[in-house]
Amino acid sequence: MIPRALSIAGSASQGSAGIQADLKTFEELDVYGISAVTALVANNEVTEKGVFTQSTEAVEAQVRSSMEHVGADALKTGMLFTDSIIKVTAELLNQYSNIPYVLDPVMIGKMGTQLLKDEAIESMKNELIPLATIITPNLQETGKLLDEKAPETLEEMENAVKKLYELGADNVLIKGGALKDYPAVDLLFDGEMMTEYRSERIDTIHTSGAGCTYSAAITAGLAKGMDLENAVGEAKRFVTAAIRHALSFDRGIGSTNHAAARLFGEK
Ligand SMILES: Nc1ncnc2c1ncn2[C@@H]1O[C@H](COP(=O)(O)OP(=O)(O)OP(=O)(O)O)[C@@H](O)[C@H]1O
Ligand SMILES: Cc1ncc(COP(=O)(O)O)c(N)n1
Repeated sequence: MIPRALSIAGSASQGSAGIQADLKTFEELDVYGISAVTALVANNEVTEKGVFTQSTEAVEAQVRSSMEHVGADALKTGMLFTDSIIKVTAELLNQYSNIPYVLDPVMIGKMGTQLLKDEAIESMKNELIPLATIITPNLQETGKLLDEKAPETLEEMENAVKKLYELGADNVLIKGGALKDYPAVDLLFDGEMMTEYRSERIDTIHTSGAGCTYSAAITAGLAKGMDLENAVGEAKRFVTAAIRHALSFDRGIGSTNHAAARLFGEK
């Protein structure tokens, strides 16, 4: 049977991030994707409005129907937006506790759109994070989850990853994409061991969707039965290729190129 993965996330109509990034990434990595859409985001850098939330009933129905009909070998959550969607997602994921679960704590998009309401952070911490096999915050999300300033150095990232581990996920991966004057370095902590994933920093602004693509590639690796360290290593190569060959559409921030690893032989 083909490996399968479920993404519960928002729709990013410009195609770079969210459900679109997840499904493209699953497909590139030979994983059959199923999805539950939590909100429709119709923004770009100019129009920042345009978030249309789905009801909790719609989210639940999508998860139940796709899981009953197809099933999944790994699960991922991205943009969840409201406290009530987080709560219904936690209830559902509690029923699939034997399946690896990647939680990308999406809060603010690269184009500045708020993708998680402030009042929903507490339930993300209390109800969802303890269910996760791995959480993948960027620096800003790390600061928000810890209620302190975002890490600005590698040393601060090392301290923060240990503190985040106390929130109850099995593993924490902090992404240092926004770390100034460093290569693109990410830190994985499993409660005992710290593993560093490093790539050269690519000089581009067209990184919309990088975080979603990275966590979707980790999910795909877990769906294929890889151990977590390898899944993160493969995903790091995949997202680096996607950033190296990023797409500009001649208007503001362009997109991560989800097909780059295949198109440019960098798998
Ligand atoms: N300019 C870059 N060159 C190479 N790798 C990068 C670059 N920017 C980000 N990365 C890598 O891409 C992955 C996604 O990280 P990033 O920090 O961009 O997450 P994000 O969730 O997209 O953050 P943001 O809030 O900026 O959207 C990480 O592996 C990170 O190290
Ligand atoms: C629906 C949705 N989900 C997630 C992101 C974050 O992606 P990024 O921070 O890489 O732009 C986004 N922009 N839109």
